[in-house]
Amino acid sequence: MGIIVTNVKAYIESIKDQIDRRDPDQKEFQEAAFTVLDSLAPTLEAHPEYVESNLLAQLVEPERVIQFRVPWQSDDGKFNVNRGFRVQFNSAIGPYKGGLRLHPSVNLSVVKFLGFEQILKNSLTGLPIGGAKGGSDFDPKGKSDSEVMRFCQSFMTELQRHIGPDLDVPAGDIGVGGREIGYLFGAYKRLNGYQNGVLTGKGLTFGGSLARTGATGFGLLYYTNAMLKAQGDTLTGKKIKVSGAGNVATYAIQKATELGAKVITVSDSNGYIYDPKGIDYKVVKQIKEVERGRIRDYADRVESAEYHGGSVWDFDVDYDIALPCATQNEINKDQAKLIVKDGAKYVCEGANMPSYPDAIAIYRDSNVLYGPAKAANAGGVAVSALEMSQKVNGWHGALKPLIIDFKTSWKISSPSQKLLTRNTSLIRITKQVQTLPDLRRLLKQ
Ligand SMILES: NC(=O)C1=CN([C@@H]2O[C@H](COP(=O)(O)OP(=O)(O)OC[C@H]3O[C@@H](n4cnc5c(N)ncnc54)[C@H](OP(=O)(O)O)[C@@H]3O)[C@@H](O)[C@H]2O)C=CC1
Ligand SMILES: O=C(O)CCC(=O)C(=O)O
Repeated sequence: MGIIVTNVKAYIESIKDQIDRRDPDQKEFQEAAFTVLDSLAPTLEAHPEYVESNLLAQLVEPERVIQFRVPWQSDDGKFNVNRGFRVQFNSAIGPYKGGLRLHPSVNLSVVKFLGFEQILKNSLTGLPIGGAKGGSDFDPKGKSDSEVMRFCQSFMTELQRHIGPDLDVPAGDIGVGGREIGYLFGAYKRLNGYQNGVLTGKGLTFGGSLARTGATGFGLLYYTNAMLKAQGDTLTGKKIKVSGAGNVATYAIQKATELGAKVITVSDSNGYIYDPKGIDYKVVKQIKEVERGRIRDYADRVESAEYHGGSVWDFDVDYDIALPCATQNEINKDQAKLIVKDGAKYVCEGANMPSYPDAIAIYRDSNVLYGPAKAANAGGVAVSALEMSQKVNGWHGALKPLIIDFKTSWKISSPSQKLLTRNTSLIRITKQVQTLPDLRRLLKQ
């Protein structure tokens, strides 16, 4: 046994060395990969055949990395060039699936870390979807609709040759919501004809799922609720800190409020709002989704709210639950210590990899219950898989009752039970509904 353990540890270290040798500058990818590798010793001890076949070397190497030029013209006539990426990480269990991110910080390391996390998250849903991620260092902030449209059209002109309903199905992520998916879908359609299943997160009038917009934030709260229930605890009256003010944060705040908790913060990359009376998600929606404004505008509209610059994780106030919903590495070791000091007992991750490894160690050492992103934010991609199953033109309207049924099936007690029921519900829909008469039959049941 001792010899096997030594071999396993040496094997893991050799994979880490290989990553470091090949891509020494990919800090985010290293962080994501090393965290997973460091957790795998018990699995490898139980399965020496994985070491024999050098499985980990395959796990950490993307099947395909696509990088391309994205030229586009701004409203002032200037020519700009951004860099586009799609990392098709792993298709062992299904077509590549994962979002597209538009943010100035996007580079190969960021897209690889996100793609790597996506493989594990997607397989955890139990659904047949592989892992991928993509995006560009284009910054949609402050751009006109026409500029965003021209960028998306140029981006898709290249990406379209690498994706397809059974090959790779992108969706949204930071900076990519309904508007961008619409432009991308239009550009794809123009080049390839109408293929409903090539993107998810589409508008409801052209094949989108009723549940997708809120799915990641809602799923995060169903997960958190289940975690509390497993402890004999409840969300009622709990004070929650949320970071971010985008898609995930907004719907997390909505569902937390509906489930009886009080969310006291919301933030963006400039600062945060503290509202001791509870954040009003309808005001956040108006500012972020309708006006595309900044979160500081909230304080001008709600009397009980204060706006402060800086990170919400440096703000010292007592609360019960931390829900980071902004971006990677937003919580460092000192901020994790503050979470503990402020009395929070639960951290559930809406964002991908929001906690540094040494922050996670603080949660663990302080008995803070921790819901990692790969499980806690999987609701979005799970509903994307449902949207993928709506490939046949015209079905999306008729599928609404099933989607509502699918949503209610989430509201059950333990995480494993929830995952099981969610998957059973999805599998029931996708297996039974192969043709329109099948759908009619199912709806009559
Ligand atoms: N959309 C989805 O379905 C899913 C998203 N996720 C993850 O959730 C997170 C949020 O995504 P989503 O809500 O879709 O993105 P959005 O673009 O809708 O919102 C992102 C929010 O995070 C803030 N933010 C971004 N970068 C930073 C930063 N460096 N520091 C502080 N705040 C920042 C943004 O503020 P600002 O406007 O100032 O940039 C904005 O409020 C990401 O980690 C994403 O990968 C995970 C699963 C699914
Ligand atoms: O819905 C999808 O396909 C992608 C969601 C996503 O990017 C994520 O889970 O991080």
